[in-house]
Amino acid sequence: MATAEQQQNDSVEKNEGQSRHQEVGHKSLLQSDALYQYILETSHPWNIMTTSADEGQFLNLLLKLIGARKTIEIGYSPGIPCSPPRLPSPTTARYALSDRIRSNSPPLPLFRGSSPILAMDINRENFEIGLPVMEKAGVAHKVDFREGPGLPLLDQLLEHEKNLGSFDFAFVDADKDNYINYHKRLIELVKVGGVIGYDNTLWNGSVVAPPDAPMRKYVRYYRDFVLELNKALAPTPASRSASSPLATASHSAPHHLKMMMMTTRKK
Ligand SMILES: C[S@@+](CC[C@H](N)C(=O)[O-])C[C@H]1O[C@@H](n2cnc3c(N)ncnc32)[C@H](O)[C@@H]1O
Repeated sequence: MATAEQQQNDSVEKNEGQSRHQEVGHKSLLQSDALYQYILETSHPWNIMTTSADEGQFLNLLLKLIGARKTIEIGYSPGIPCSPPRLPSPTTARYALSDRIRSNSPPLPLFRGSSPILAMDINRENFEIGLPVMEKAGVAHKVDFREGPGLPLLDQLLEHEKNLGSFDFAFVDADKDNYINYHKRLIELVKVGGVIGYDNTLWNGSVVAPPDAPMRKYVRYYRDFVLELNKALAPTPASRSASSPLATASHSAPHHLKMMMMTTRKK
């Protein structure tokens, strides 16, 4: 006979195919579930991959505050475009670009001199979903897309002295089992005073769940890697870090964002 725990696990697995949107709730500032659902249904199905509107707005502001010019994102996905451009843009190149998308106005002066965001993703198709919207908004030239796994691409950057300590901002939102490996490389690439952001650092709340708690397979698989990263992000003499429960809506912080600022190169 199945134990209560097995039954719970079975039920978690049975629901695996159900809409993850329903499971995590809407992750935006929109007040109406119906409106959110409408946007999802009339947007691309990969919308679930994109960062939420409130997180996007926060990053956008942060990037302005630190005057970021050289930025990098690992796990770029469709970039800007899953939602209609007139709505708050929930996604990636949002930092430098979403103002332009929303208002159809020229980029803010702060970003006129900025380099294109170095956008890495193993999946070109994901990137291409967003391309037409980026083109329409006149910002496609602000995205330097590099297809491939993030680690070797970062290693290539590290081979050139001029890249060390040269990035103002990095955002990591790709394979969680490599978060710690991205971190080791990014602390060499991001400048003192620069910021590194990691998405999903509470990993659906699993970081505080008992190890034997029922959870989806993918949540369980990545949990220990996220825990390892969180330990590495604890403040040190070389860095400061802060977490923000952005995009949590009323749910268990599935998209918690953790930021780390480099304060010195000494480790
Ligand atoms: C959650 S989505 C990124 C969402 C995006 N940051 C946003 O806010 O719109 C994760 C992306 O990481 C990409 N990815 C997964 N493993 C990767 C790897 N090893 N290197 C680079 N990209 C990877 C996937 O193809 C996917 O497009």
